[in-house]
Amino acid sequence: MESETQVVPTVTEREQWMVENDVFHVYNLFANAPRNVKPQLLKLRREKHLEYLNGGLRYLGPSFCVLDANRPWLCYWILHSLALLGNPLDAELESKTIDFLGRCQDQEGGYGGGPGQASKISKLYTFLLRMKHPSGGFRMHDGGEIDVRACYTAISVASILNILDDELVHSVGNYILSCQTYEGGIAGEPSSEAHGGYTFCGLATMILINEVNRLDLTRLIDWLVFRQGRECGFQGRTNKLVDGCYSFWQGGSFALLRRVGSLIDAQLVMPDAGEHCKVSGTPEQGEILEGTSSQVDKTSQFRQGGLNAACRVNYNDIGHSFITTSPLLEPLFNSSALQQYILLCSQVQEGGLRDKPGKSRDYYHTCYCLSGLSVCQYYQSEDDEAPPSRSAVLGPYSNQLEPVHPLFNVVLKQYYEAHEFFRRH
Ligand SMILES: CC(C)=CCC/C(C)=C/CC/C(C)=C/COP(=O)(O)OP(=O)(O)O
Ligand SMILES: [Zn+2]
Repeated sequence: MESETQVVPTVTEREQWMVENDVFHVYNLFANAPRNVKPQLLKLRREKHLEYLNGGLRYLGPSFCVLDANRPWLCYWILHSLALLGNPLDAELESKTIDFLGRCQDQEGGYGGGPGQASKISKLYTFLLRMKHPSGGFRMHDGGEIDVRACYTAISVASILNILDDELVHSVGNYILSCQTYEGGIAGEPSSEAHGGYTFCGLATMILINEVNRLDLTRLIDWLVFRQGRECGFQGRTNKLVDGCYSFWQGGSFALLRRVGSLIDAQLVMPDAGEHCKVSGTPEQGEILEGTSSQVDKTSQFRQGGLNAACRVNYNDIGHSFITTSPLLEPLFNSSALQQYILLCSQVQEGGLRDKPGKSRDYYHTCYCLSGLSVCQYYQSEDDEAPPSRSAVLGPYSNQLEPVHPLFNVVLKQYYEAHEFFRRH
């Protein structure tokens, strides 16, 4: 049998597959886009968005003690949008928010309180374990639905808090794999339809548990590249309308795929490589994967982990080594066309962003449209912390947003702070 080092394909083989599968169809679709657009329409209405977002926080303010399932989400959507716009939070609001989220924690453990509260983190761990289902999936809450979104929220939260271990990871990969459909995208649960929201969640989860090579990545790409429509935005699923929020759910998946290029190459020449690696062993916590420590070659770190699941892995290092690995894959969607959709169709001139013209602005769409805009601006950068090139930012360069960590959709600077904090606690 051939060794892994003998199966690295040439760029020509990948290019040939991409041409055969019309992966670059989107470039033909928008050959001349953006065109004939008044420059002022491409300006990000930063001040208006800040006004809208701060207004939302003021509205949340008097009700900080009210418990409502959507309020923590509202906190995230608004605070993350402000962070993307580079707007520092004042200290009073920050402590109010921490206090509010602390009150939202269930006695039996649920989502966390303020940082550094170790006992709460151990309760959170117990809660996550309690949400695990024998299928490998997670429930959203006690008695709640089991789906790929719940797997992602559980695994990503555990990863950022440095508490991801074998027990939490056990069988999650099997569950996600059972949700990849014949189209190539990932559904919310087995036998459902592939959807952008769940595809992002499933792909990110598989990366965080070091099992992304088990997905059929070429089929996933094949599905994903056809989701960008003539309107320049993304649709969530086949034959549906485009919507600004998929700028992140689909665009974010492209940002993730950029860093698993060598796994895609490996699947092209050895399609069953993923499953072969999977049966050869399960990674164990606490044992560092060869290639995830800082001494090794940056470009090979993540590739080795994903390719060879038999290697020992420290799950909590994966998010960090992923982002410090150089991207390998050529651009697979038209990021300039997507920026055009976000700025012209999703942006509300009075502030806030929306699904599409005719719909109202809301904080969910503001968060995911801005997150998608950031993904577009940094999509072709080699180094995620460096400012994007002038040509990568559609409209005036002042449209530039902060970069995000695509696995967590958290502004990169804040991700590094959190990673460092929880690594030490
Ligand atoms: C972490 C987290 C919260 C993830 C959520 C992921 C997400 C957005 C899932 C999509 C859910 C879904 C089936 C929407 C379809 O709505 P629709 O039929 O109104 O929209 P469509 O026509 O665009 O499919
Ligand atoms: Zn939407």
